[in-house]
Amino acid sequence: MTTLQLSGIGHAFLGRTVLDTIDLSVAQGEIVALVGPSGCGKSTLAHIAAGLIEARAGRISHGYTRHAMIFQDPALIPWATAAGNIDYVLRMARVPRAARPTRIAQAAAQVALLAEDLNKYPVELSGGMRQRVAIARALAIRPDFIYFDEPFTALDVALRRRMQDLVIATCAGGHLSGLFITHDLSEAARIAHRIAVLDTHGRGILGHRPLIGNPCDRSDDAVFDWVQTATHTDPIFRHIHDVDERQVA
Ligand SMILES: Nc1ncnc2c1ncn2[C@@H]1O[C@H](COP(=O)(O)OP(=O)(O)OP(=O)(O)O)[C@@H](O)[C@H]1O
Repeated sequence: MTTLQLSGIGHAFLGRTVLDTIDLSVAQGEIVALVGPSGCGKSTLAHIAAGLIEARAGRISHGYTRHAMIFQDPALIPWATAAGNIDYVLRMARVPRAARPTRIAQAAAQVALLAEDLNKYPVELSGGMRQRVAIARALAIRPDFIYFDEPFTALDVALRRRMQDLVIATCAGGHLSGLFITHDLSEAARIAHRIAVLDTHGRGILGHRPLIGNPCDRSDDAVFDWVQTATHTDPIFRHIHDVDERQVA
């Protein structure tokens, strides 16, 4: 069953076309990684799908009931504690006051945040802790779909891996679906069931590549081998690093 369907999506900023006739779907329980070089329109597509930007063309249909977004920047409210940040989204979601402490504690436990961390303000937390709070905030509203927009790009390698493990464990139950934006093929191959590759100039999806098995059962060796084979032999991945603005800069 499809839970997100994007059909013929087109968009332009200031008269410049950034996405053209993009078709993409996500099935129930599926995590799709969307990869492509920097600037090809991945975030714009996710923002359109999530309703943050109105597309100039195309149709979007959602089968999910509630979505959350996790961005590269945790964007926590600086004057609220970690618990206060989670509480804020619960209030927005009209969760009754009496139910909120339990919901906060459950979400915190999912991302291994301690009670003492919950009482800290964002400035008192490390980058990884702040991102944990952002993930807890997303999980607290019990979404059945999550948009991940390069959530771990700013983190160091070890922390990034821990956060990926967290996402893999959270999604393992099969109740969550998601679109995971990344320009890191190894991250995509660890987390996703399927990888979709966006064209360099946002002119269509170049192709889809399924990954074998569930992310939670995938070994590091399997991920490494898959990435090596994909980058050396699969032409749709060839352009990913060719035109990466970050490498040119
Ligand atoms: N608000 C905006 N106004 C004007 N141009 C924009 C805006 N947002 C994005 N763009 C442009 O649209 C294009 C696609 O941007 P987008 O952020 O979607 O790409 P991306 O593939 O997610 O890149 P990255 O991997 O670097 O995050 C880029 O050329 C970007 O400069």
